[in-house]
Amino acid sequence: MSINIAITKGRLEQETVKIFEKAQFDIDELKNKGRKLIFQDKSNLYKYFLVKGADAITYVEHGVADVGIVGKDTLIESDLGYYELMDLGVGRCKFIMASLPNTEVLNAERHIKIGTKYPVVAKKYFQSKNMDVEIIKIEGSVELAPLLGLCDAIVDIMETGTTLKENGLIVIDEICNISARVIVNRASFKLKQKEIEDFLDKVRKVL
Ligand SMILES: Nc1ncnc2c1ncn2[C@@H]1O[C@H](COP(=O)(O)OP(=O)(O)OP(=O)(O)O)[C@@H](O)[C@H]1O
Ligand SMILES: O=P(O)(O)OC[C@H]1O[C@H](OP(=O)(O)OP(=O)(O)O)[C@H](O)[C@@H]1O
Repeated sequence: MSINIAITKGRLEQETVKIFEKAQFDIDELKNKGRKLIFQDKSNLYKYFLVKGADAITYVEHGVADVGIVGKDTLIESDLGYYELMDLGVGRCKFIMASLPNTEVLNAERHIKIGTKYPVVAKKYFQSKNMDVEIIKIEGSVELAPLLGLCDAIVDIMETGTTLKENGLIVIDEICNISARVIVNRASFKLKQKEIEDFLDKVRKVL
């Protein structure tokens, strides 16, 4: 039986291609893909398709994909039903809380607004600090929001720290580490156990 693999497109796609190449999967078509979104491996063992991270989780949940490659950030944000079976150790970054210097956020007595692409993560984080904050959902360029006064601080991903630095923001707190994970549909893990374990073994060997 072949395995359907949902790969998060963008940064994680590039890292996944490198790993799959080392594992000697047939990914030539995926490497030179143009605008195509679905690829069949010549061996017929694997079928790959490219989607946004949150959609990769949806495809895995519904069993349309047996396996998904998704960032831990996206997994924490939409914690649903699947098995998380492997840390690929790529796509490493951190969730951080950041603001302009001299902004009181933690311990502030006033009404605090937080801009973020990750409302669930931000809410959980401030709940753990016993703080009731207003969350403002932003789709991208999150670092801009405190500069323009939309919010007091942001919860976002930091990799090199360049985006924060170039926009004059500082890290107030590190929330947790992030990396790409392999998730598996629960029913597929039973029905295609051998195929999925073979896939995981091949990947594990090259990490
Ligand atoms: N510097 C980084 N910024 C954002 N995500 C990163 C970074 N480094 C690794 N990642 C991981 O890559 C995943 C995909 O991020 P990417 O920016 O490619 O897509 P995206 O967040 O959906 O952005 P877009 O909406 O621009 O496609 C993230 O979920 C995260 O796990
Ligand atoms: O610490 P750095 O290495 O600078 O990386 C962090 C930046 O990368 C991501 O943005 P992305 O490039 O995905 O663009 P976006 O703002 O449109 O989400 C993230 O949201 C930060 O803005």
